[in-house]
Amino acid sequence: NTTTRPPRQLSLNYYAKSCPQLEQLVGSVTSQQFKQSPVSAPATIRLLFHDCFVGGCDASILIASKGGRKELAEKDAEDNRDLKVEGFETVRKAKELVEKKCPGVVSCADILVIAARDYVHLAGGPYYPVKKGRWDGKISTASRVASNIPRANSTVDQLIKLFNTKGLTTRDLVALSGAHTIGFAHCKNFVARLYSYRGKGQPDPDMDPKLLHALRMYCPNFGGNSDIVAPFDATTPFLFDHAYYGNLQQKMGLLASDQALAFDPRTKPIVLEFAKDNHNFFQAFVAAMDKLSLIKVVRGARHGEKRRDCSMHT
Ligand code: HEM
Ligand SMILES: [Ca+2]
Ligand SMILES: [Ca+2]
Repeated sequence: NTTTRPPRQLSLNYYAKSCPQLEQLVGSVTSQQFKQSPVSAPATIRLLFHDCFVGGCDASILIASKGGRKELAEKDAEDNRDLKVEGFETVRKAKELVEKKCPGVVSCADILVIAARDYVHLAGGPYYPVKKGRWDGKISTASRVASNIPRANSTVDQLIKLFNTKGLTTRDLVALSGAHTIGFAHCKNFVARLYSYRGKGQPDPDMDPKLLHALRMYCPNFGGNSDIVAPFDATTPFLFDHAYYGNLQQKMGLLASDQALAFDPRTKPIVLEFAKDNHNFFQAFVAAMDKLSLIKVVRGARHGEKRRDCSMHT
């Protein structure tokens, strides 16, 4: 539980002496990747979320499973299977470049935080400074994942509780869920809403009929292609804006966990506020991302490592 402990100190100028060009180096990779494959943006933002929620922001998500080992690494846990390769590739390429200029000093965890920030901005969202000085974690096990990552059918109550255990408020929860203003989800994550919500043989009444109709064409009830995805934000799927919240008010949320935010009395007023005011959303998102990227950070060689290859412990 991180709520009882203040975040250990990081700083904006941590690499001022050891790697002053760090953010330009990462920036050259993210802008290039964003041009080549814009899906790198949602992929990397989600990757940061899944890293920070499991054991803190320590790049534990990047470790590859080892052949011959019984226990799989985090990235191979069921809840991480759909993390897109573009996120991992972004960090790998950025790290490769950074190692050429400043060998052995920059953590993979810091690179992931910087890259996610770059992509928020490249996709049209706010730009914000990020604190640095994280070390990479020494533990990555699949068994730690399930209890720390929210589900598409989590209730608002469960979401609030989980986010609270990470030191994040209800406002942070609603703001961070706004990351679903870009990116895509596989049918399996919402198909129950289309055909038999809560096993009752009827679609979810909290879904707009037009959206329901469109999504049913993508996602058949049985035997569909499991690779099919639908955009979270049907209006501006590639733009980082507050349209997500307006959609929720019109029953156009994709996951049950998204849509529920528009109905629960604790989250509804915040959804309303962000739907009305893009500026407030951006401000709250930046504040929440700052908190997210400080969850349980590791510092020092006793508890952490600096990996050269982000997918392997040193
Ligand atoms: C609040 C609870 C949350 C739930 C239940 C949730 C669940 C999901 C699910 C099921 C997917 C679809 C994965 C797939 O089918 O490929 C997804 C995608 C995504 N999530 Fe979340 N998420 C939550 C919060 C967050 C947060 C806090 C962030 C980041 C700050 C985030 C960022 C993303 C992004 C950007 C995608 C799109 C990924 C892509 O297109 O590659 N999510 N999420
Ligand atoms: Ca982690
Ligand atoms: Ca959008």
